Amino acid sequence: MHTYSKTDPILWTGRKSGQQLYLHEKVICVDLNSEQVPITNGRSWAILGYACDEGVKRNEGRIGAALGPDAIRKQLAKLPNHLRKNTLVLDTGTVDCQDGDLKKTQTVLSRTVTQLLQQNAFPILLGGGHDIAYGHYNGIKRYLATEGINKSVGIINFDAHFDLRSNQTTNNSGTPFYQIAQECKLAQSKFRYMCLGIREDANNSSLYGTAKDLGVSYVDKTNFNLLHFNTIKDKIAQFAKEVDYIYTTIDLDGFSSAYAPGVSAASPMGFSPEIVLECFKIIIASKKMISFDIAEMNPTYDIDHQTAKLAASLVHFVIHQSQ
Ligand SMILES: N=CN[C@@H](CCC(=O)O)C(=O)O
Ligand SMILES: [Mn+2]
Ligand SMILES: [Mn+2]
Repeated sequence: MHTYSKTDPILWTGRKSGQQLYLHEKVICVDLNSEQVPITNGRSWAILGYACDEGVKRNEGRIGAALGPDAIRKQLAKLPNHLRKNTLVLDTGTVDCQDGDLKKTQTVLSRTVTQLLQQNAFPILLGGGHDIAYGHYNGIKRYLATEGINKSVGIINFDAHFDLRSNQTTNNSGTPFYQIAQECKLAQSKFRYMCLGIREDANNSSLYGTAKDLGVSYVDKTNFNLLHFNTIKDKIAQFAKEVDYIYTTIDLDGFSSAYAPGVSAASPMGFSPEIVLECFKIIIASKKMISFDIAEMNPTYDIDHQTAKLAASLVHFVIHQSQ
């Protein structure tokens, strides 16, 4: 019954060039329980899996997201490497939820995120249900607190859903941002949350009410496309101006199921990848992004690895665009 495990390097395979032309030849697997994160004078990207679908199960979704991190790793492995020599891509293992203890899993995830940030690595988390966000955000907050940095963290979520369900009965994949909002209230700090791609046919009126009460900024799916990019761009730039750091999270179920069938709650009317890449350019240019994750990858429902390939391409884009 393990909660953290290192990655078997066998997952990182692909065409062999012998000169790091592919990411599988660039990636270094690190066991955080027994090894130090390697040091570089360049950037360090730290991939961390969240193999957990307990939150999805509790939220009455289709389970299978526990297999998400390895499915993304396998596709990422095959992609070309255009990174600088002194840029490190580390695979720092996976946190799992085999015993169904979601709270413990989120705590271990959060501590691991803190550890990575303390070692100057930029976390890239691969899920797993969207309950990944609660552990991820708290890991960032703990890092800032332990470093004595009194700065604000804004959340940008690409998603069809607000994920602002009340956690009164249980914590699940639909409650992470409500939980964060409650904790912000307790700490008397402003809850800074922006959602891009919200679908009216995927959120009930009570969720819209909660979003309004909590001052959530959002772009409806019908306006989340390149035709409206100037407005979206200004909105993101304004949000970025008002926070010190940005935690970015992508829920794959925000994409149209034409691009991302491999999720728990598929979105036939979801958004397309191009708009997400354009938004990422703005977020990266702000130089405020502190951490990033991709949630809800569910290989059980994937078709021809399309969703895993999309997730891998998003990671590839972020690490290359940030050079
Ligand atoms: N993380 C996903 N959350 C969605 C799932 C919606 C659904 O199952 O249809 C939510 O709770 O709203
Ligand atoms: Mn969603
Ligand atoms: Mn979500």
